Amino acid sequence: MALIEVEGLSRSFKVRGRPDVVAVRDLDLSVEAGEMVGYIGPNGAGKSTTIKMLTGILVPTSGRIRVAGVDPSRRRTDLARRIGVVFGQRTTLWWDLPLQDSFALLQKVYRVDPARHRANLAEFVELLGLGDLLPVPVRQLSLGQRMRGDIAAALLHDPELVYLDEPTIGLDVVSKGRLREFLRTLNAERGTTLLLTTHDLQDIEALCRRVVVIDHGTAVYDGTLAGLHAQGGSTRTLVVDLVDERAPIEVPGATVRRVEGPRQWLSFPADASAAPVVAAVVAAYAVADLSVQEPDIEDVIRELYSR
Ligand SMILES: Nc1ncnc2c1ncn2[C@@H]1O[C@H](COP(=O)(O)OP(=O)(O)OP(=O)(O)O)[C@@H](O)[C@H]1O
Repeated sequence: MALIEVEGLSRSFKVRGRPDVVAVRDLDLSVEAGEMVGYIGPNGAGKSTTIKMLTGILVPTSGRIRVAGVDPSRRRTDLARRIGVVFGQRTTLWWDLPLQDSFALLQKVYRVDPARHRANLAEFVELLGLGDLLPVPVRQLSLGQRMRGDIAAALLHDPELVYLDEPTIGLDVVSKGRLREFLRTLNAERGTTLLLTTHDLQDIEALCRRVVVIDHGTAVYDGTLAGLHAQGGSTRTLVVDLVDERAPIEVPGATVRRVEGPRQWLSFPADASAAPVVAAVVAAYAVADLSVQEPDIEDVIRELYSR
């Protein structure tokens, strides 16, 4: 049996003076143990509502959910011992307490075996670089430090399934990289199942072989990221700063979209390598600088619909 099984799931909200808002509509989803799935969609698509139903905080209007074989809203407390939740935008740590006190409290809350707690804590402190931060009150931590603390907190009770809602939001490139590396290790070494919502396509690229796109509460795509790019025909952009102003340059495999002084923007398929395009530009023109821009999730989804 799959770890997450959702069939015909719907949830609407009553709003005064307006028709009901249908946040999730007839959603089917099945996730096997050990998968890392990216759950993406535009703002208001229904991602948070789905995750709240999966954790049991919200009761569905209709449909069926099983997480680890149980109905989350009926068995919320039991399930809490088996899942972890990380919200990028808010902390589950105690704001005024040193980080280490939050960890100690969580051991009591989840009644984690003390030896197991010590072993997990030692491992996460090491992998997430939390050593110096343990005595620091959470409110004094930077966003990236707090995020690492939150991730450790969500994992101390050995959950087999972890929901991560925008875990890299607001982090710098180095912190994002470290966090992705940590999540990859967690999945590879412990087999922890991860369901990740994000607006950062690079999170998906680094972590998720499978992407589920939700829009208006319904899954509109379920497959690989490469497949999503191919289906949406999405493009990456090569920004070229030429030494001189020129008419649009000619480069095999790429198309000039915009010219502004010596700068030109070329688009090429997102699933193709940038290397041959860069090589062709450099071989034929005098170039001062180059950079590649990735499409963002909203672009990819927009392109999925414009087909
Ligand atoms: N408690 C509520 N009452 C009324 N409407 C709600 C409530 N919660 C969510 N909604 C509506 O349901 C829809 C889906 O919201 P949800 O928060 O699940 O989207 P999301 O995909 O998580 O969006 P974002 O990426 O912006 O976080 C939105 O139209 C939202 O306004």
